[in-house]
Amino acid sequence: MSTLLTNIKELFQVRLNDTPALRGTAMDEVPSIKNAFLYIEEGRIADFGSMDDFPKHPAEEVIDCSNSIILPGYVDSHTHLVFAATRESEFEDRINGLSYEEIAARGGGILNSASRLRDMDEDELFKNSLKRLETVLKTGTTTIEIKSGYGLDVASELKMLRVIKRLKNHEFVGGAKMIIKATFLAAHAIPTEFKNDRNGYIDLIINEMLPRISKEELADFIDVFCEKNYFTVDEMRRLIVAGKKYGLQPKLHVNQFNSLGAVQAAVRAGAVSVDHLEVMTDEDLGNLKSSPTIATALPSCSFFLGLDYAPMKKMMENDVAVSLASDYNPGSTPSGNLNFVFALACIKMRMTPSQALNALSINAAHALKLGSKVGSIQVGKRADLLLFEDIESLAAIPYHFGENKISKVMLDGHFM
Ligand SMILES: N=CN[C@@H](CCC(=O)O)C(=O)O
Ligand SMILES: [Zn+2]
Repeated sequence: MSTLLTNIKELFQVRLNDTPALRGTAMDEVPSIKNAFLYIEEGRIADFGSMDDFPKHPAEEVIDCSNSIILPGYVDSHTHLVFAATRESEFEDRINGLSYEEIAARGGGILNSASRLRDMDEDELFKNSLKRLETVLKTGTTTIEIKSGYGLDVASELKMLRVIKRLKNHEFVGGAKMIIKATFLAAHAIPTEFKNDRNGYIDLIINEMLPRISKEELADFIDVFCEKNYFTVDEMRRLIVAGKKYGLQPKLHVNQFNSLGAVQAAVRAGAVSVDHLEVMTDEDLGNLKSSPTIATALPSCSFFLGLDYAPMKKMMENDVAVSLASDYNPGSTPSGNLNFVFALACIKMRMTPSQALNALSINAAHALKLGSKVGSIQVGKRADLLLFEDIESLAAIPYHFGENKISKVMLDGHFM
């Protein structure tokens, strides 16, 4: 199958070669071509350029895009999209004055989600997770990471990861599949049955869950929620070492409410990314400076919980490679809409539209070790594209916050 898109008003994020994670002033620019063409063969970008040098590719399908700007699909590198139930009652509790931490201390929060998930069978969990996946695809997410972490026992963590595997294999229109990466996050909270034996739970993760997950090839990364009342820095280190034995690279929840030294430990362990970072000390910043670990901010979580926003400007000024993700989950971020993340990044974190797009595309791809597959318009990369009709500039996307301006999504060469 071949498709030719012609007369594209502006084609953004065009790159000739693989690009390392962008940092510093390299974040300021998104290369683009006005009045462009884009040629797609078998789901891959085969050629692109200016209509002035149009090579007249013979294509089965030719589409005039004179009214559209085109971007590569968004990459969401941090979600908890597989869950059993929403948590509106906690939302109301917070409106009435309780904090996220207070709700968790009363048995709500992650433990609430775990008890609902344990009761749901795999097929139903798959069905309702697929609905959410279809929704985020419509709002432009074409590559996604999904975590376990609401099972907290062997059977339920495996159930979550099997659902993620089924989502990976799900065929959308034309047989197109989304690129999905799975992260094992059993260290998300200490389950009630282990509340007086945290070491017993960590042993269970290491000795029982990890070997089974590895045998069934259910995960790509390992994650730990390193936070007061959850997991300590030492426990995180132990889990990282255990995960690496099974080939799982760490992507970690750190500095959401407290700076505990987790950033330094994560960078030293070679973490692919550190995520959240609402609370950052100068020392944390110094540890991330020029390191290969990507700093992922989750502004929708700050918005929903009323937390500080991760200091993206400061991090960019310090040559930290930054990315943006949704954190879609039922407790702290019940939205997987990356257009809203785009808007918050600009409005609340003072990122320019170009910086925010780089953080949602190339750098987000690097936060999933997918820098050579997705995240830019480059020959050989997946034809995962977003078409925006009737807007004139990149800035119009975050400017129209709360709206989905995407008119068409192409996944693996197929229009959805
Ligand atoms: N902070 C830890 N995990 C999730 C929230 C989990 C929940 O509240 O269900 C997050 O990234 O925000
Ligand atoms: Zn999260």
